[in-house]
Amino acid sequence: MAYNSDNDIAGQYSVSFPQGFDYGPEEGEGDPAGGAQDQKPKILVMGLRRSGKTSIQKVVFHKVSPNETLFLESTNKIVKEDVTNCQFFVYHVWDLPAHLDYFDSTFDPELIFGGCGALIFVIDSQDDYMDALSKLHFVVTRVYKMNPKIKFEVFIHKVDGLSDDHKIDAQRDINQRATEDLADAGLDNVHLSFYLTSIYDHSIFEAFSKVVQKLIPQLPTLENLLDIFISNSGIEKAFLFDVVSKIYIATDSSPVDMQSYELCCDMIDVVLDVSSIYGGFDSEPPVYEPRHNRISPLSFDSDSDSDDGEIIPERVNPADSNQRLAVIKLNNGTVMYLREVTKQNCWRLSVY
Ligand SMILES: Nc1nc2c(ncn2[C@@H]2O[C@H](COP(=O)(O)OP(=O)(O)OP(=O)(O)O)[C@@H](O)[C@H]2O)c(=O)[nH]1
Repeated sequence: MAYNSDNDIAGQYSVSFPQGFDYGPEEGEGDPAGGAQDQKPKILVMGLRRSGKTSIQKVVFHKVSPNETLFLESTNKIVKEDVTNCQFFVYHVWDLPAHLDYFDSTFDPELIFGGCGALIFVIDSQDDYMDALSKLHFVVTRVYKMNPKIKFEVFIHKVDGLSDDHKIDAQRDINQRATEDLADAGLDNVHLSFYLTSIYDHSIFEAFSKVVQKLIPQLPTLENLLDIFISNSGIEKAFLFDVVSKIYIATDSSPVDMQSYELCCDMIDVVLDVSSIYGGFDSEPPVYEPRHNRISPLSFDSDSDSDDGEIIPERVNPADSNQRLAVIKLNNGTVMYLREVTKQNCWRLSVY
């Protein structure tokens, strides 16, 4: 699907951030506490220069292809994203450039870190990560004092350049050093979560999904509902997706295997692409082909060459144009069923 950033659902704008300056148009107007009063969860993305912070957001929220990030310019200002794709969960993502000292007196760290739900720290695994570990320690020790409830998420990033053994070694080493440094500072109780990520595969979407899920208070209820759904329908696995970002908001309680998740992401891409050609998903009002006009057969390339199948976008009930769905049948017998559950791009994807 062509994705025009001008029409982007995730609004984006830059903010310069010294204390007393404008902290952003929609937050803090007439309110000295500013964003601290905003109820929407906030995710901060930090890390050293060139670690990949901006690329992650471009790929996840703006459908930029990984290769297009190769020549991204350095970010000089705090960049805020409002992620409003899915009405189940609306949140902010802030890209914090590495060269600014947010604990300096020109900033108000309480405003930046105080009401924040999660802090993602990006470490370039292809580089010497000792400086990154020192910075991580510096940030965690200070932010934890201000906001002990914040979740610390460490993305060991750019792992596409590492062999499988090297990935495991890097993760173990970074985990051990970071945890020991915190223990030495008397912060054994601070929990860091680690993810191996790359913008060149689905790992970045999977990791972002896990971070987002931790901030959704209704997660246990959603999981429960999906459990009930699969146990009553014979479906193997169900995800609740924000189809714009391919972040899954929830899934049933059975373990997620990466292959199913990747297949679901591929299906979303195919359905959005087909919809943008034949109309439906992006157009207002939605116009899906009724079943007898099904677009079929279309070749669907999944992991295996033998998995050609057909895609059937249709209305669930022609009287209700809001309930859109698509079905893809793979030749190995797997059926994938994508169905919209809210008007705003939240879809349930089931594999059976
Ligand atoms: N191999 C590989 N390269 C990546 C990955 N993610 C980002 N990059 C590359 O890393 C370089 C820096 O990416 P940026 O997103 O600009 O990094 P940044 O942390 O925002 O950099 P600053 O704005 O300077 O702080 C770019 O050339 C990206 O293409 C990844 O997963 N794998």
